[in-house]
Amino acid sequence: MAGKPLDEIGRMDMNAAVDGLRAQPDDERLTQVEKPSREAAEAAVRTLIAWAGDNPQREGLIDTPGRVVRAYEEFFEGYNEDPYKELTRTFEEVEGYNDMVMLRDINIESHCEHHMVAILGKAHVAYVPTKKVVGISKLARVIEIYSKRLQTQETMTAQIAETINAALQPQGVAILIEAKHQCMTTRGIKKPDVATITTQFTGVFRDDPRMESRFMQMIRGY
Ligand SMILES: Nc1nc2c(ncn2[C@@H]2O[C@H](COP(=O)(O)OP(=O)(O)OP(=O)(O)O)[C@@H](O)[C@H]2O)c(=O)[nH]1
Ligand SMILES: [Zn+2]
Repeated sequence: MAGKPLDEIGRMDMNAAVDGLRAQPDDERLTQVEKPSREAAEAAVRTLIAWAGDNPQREGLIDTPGRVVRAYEEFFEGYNEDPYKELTRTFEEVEGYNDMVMLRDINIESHCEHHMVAILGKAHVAYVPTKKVVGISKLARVIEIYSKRLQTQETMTAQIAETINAALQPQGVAILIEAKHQCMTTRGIKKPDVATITTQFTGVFRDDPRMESRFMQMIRGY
């Protein structure tokens, strides 16, 4: 391969000064890592390009590390946000409503923590309020924050249910995520049609089979 040797192109320096935002303390595992500098992140992308077999210095690729690092800021912006904060503004004056509130077909774009490739799918989430009702967009925001991290589908599902449950203390929370993992569809076992489905139920959805089946039925279109 033409051009400079790899170690002149750039070395990953994990001890580089912290640059930018740190993870929020909603998960203590995240705060244990210092963020490398943007330069170190770009150098790592050059390493991966060379590992793929191409020349990071050729014209078409010269700006790619910067683009990839900016794309990572979007893919993983959930590390900079606190999902609990989204649920602090609640309304207590919803008169006479005592049934499930459901958001169906929320798009999910996440990345699997094993291969760092896309997980694409949909989430359906419902809760039965006690007193506190939250702005409906805030539920989608919680899902967005957890999905814009490196995830397993099970962890993401549990985190979303747990956060809504803890913040709103509702009668129950139900969540179902159906998603395709590109690590299974485009590589490895290569099963393009497989959807992975995860669910988590708390409170009335866990204890009352009729609530669980109403939730499942409403997902399919009541
Ligand atoms: N439980 C779970 N597994 C996942 C998720 N995303 C990816 N995986 C799996 O993580 C596993 C990682 O297995 P390894 O054997 O360590 O990695 P690998 O050699 O790349 O595995 P293959 O994908 O089978 O080629 C694979 O079985 C993936 O399908 C997820 O959200 N939840
Ligand atoms: Zn994977």
